[in-house]
Amino acid sequence: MPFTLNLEDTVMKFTINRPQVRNAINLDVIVGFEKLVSAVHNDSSVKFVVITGVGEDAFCSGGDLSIFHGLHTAKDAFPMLDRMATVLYNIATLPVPVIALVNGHAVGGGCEIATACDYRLVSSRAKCGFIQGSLAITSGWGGGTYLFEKLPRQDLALQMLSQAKPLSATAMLNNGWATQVYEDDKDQALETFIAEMKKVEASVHRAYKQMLIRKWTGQNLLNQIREEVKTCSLLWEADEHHQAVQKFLTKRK
Ligand SMILES: CC[C@H](C(=O)O)C(=O)SCCNC(=O)CCNC(=O)[C@H](O)C(C)(C)COP(=O)(O)OP(=O)(O)OC[C@H]1O[C@@H](n2cnc3c(N)ncnc32)[C@H](O)[C@@H]1OP(=O)(O)O
Repeated sequence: MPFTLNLEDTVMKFTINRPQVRNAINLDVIVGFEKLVSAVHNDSSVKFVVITGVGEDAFCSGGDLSIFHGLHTAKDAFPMLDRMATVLYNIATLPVPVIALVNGHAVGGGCEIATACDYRLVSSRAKCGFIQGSLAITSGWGGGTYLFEKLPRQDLALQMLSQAKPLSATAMLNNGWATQVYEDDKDQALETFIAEMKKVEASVHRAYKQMLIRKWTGQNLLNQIREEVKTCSLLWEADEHHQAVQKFLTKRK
């Protein structure tokens, strides 16, 4: 299974399970994310959502380049980008706190997924970055929009996107992206992080999340995300992008 979805004591946990490609996202995982959104909306007992990756190497390495490199034009790329951006917005606006348990590298779309979550608990071994620029595209699932919305400093957000390189967990804590950095066991880190919040009624968590969703609705965040998707799809068809992807896929072969 390319993902697992389990409810454990009011915590709905989604685990990307494609370790052979560093938990890269394919269509099956996108369908899994859509199942996650439906499951949470249909179960009022859910108090927290957690998104993580299997293993210790990667949280998520973004889109599966071996599949998505088959998309050549803007017209080809837009449906995938738009579908993932839509499900990511539906995850971001779930009525409960959403925690990215960043168990390893989170790069490209993987960094976008973590940024769409409310909290980011990051392994001290993880490197995280919006590396899309190194492939001659921008973020395309809404991650750039979430970053400008959530990072305390706009100059650091622009620098992260423009440098297009992975940063250490400590650097991501210092710039305000990581909520916490943990050293060892991710499950223990999660339990410790939610321990105090677990004592608070779910109705309170849901009310505060609605305040956040009202803010994003008021500023038409989804429209901003749709513009990001269009921009990424236009850059997608440039030769520079396809050459950069080909270079990655043929390395060390
Ligand atoms: C809008 C979002 C956007 C999009 O979908 O277009 C993106 O997400 S663009 C960004 C796409 N992602 C990347 O460019 C990241 C590529 N991967 C890496 O940089 C590294 O793999 C890293 C840092 C995640 C982990 O490095 P590590 O040295 O630990 O592993 P390897 O590089 O040796 O990879 C192991 C194995 O996995 C395959 N792999 C890794 N990432 C991907 C991926 N995103 N898509 C497909 N396959 C991936 C890699 O090719 C290796 O395969 P192998 O057959 O074992 O050589």
